[in-house]
Amino acid sequence: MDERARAGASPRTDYLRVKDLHVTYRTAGGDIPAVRGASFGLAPGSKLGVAGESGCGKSTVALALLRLLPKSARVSGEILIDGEDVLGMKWGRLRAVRWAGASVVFQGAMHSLNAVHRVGDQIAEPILLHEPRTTPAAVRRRVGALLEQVGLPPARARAYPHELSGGQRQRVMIAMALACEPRLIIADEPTTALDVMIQAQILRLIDSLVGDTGISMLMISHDLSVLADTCDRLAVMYAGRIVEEGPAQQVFDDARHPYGAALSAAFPRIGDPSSRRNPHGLAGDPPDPAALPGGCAFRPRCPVVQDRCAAVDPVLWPVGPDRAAACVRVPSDDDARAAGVPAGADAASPGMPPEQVARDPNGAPPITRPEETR
Ligand SMILES: Nc1ncnc2c1ncn2[C@@H]1O[C@H](COP(=O)(O)OP(=O)(O)OP(=O)(O)O)[C@@H](O)[C@H]1O
Repeated sequence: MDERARAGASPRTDYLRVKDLHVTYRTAGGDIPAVRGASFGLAPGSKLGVAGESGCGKSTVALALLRLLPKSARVSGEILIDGEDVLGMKWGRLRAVRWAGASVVFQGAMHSLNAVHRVGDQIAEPILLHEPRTTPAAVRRRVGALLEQVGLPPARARAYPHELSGGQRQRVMIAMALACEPRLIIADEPTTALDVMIQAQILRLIDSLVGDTGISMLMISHDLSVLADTCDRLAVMYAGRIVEEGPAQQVFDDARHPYGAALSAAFPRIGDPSSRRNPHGLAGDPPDPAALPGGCAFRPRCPVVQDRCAAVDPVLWPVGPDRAAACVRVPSDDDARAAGVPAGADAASPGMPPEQVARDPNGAPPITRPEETR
């Protein structure tokens, strides 16, 4: 098996590939490193969930993918959508990629929809932007069909946002996202503001749309249960970094990183409230990104912290078939083989080298990275 497969990386046919993404917000109070070297891939038709506590950088990653970040954000790394370099893209091309290549469903539809325009006109907007010659009758038909696709009567096109319930508004947002038949939908907390019953309906809707159309989806949520239930793969973020990545059920049931384990223990399986292993959650708060502790950023909260965690800021490396984690306690596959322990086994490994050999999950050559304390 090659390095990429061991690292949990997606194959080269990934529709979306993100490599070593860094985003720093420049503020009057100083720089805020919101995303620190995130790498992941998304194969066509697959669903990746990005989980983590508030402030870990999930929305920043989502916004970066289509260059929707504020001007204060400094971005580096590589973002490829269908092989095209988003960060280097000319404005005209970027406009074409937005909506048609990839579109975003944001949380809180009330704030995302324009209160003074009928929802049908808002769904029509991206269609007309991309196909300005479409006749009014054809646009009307298309808007009606999109509304039906998301479970709303076409006549609701004439409604204003305030005339719709929260769930209906979110359906309108999804119809808008589908308007130009994108191959990727980025859903940032698409159900957060909704009650539990409506949440389940919207998730089922998203699931069926993605399944029916072969669209890829990146879904962001703080709720690991929802992501484990909806997505094929999970990436867990902590303090701007992906600390664990792998098949969704494996990460949920048997996380390798202590943060992934703590996060999944705090959530029950969908439909089985008694399955929550630690209802009290994880003690302490995530660090202020502007004042990260040296070494591993999870160190102050980690239940299994060791002395060496102060000196090493680990990056993702392969820890078993199709999985990756960033913790010095979890030996990489190569280290495990050298030490004679099963690949991916959790161990305070005697074979763990003092320096971290990080393998880029998207296939770049191995990078030797001591990552000493700043
Ligand atoms: N425009 C901005 N200017 C300065 N700092 C920002 C800006 N947007 C986000 N941040 C900071 O960047 C970090 C990551 O924020 P982000 O919103 O990406 O996290 P998140 O995981 O999506 O959180 P949430 O779940 O609360 O939305 C946080 O510390 C946040 O305060």
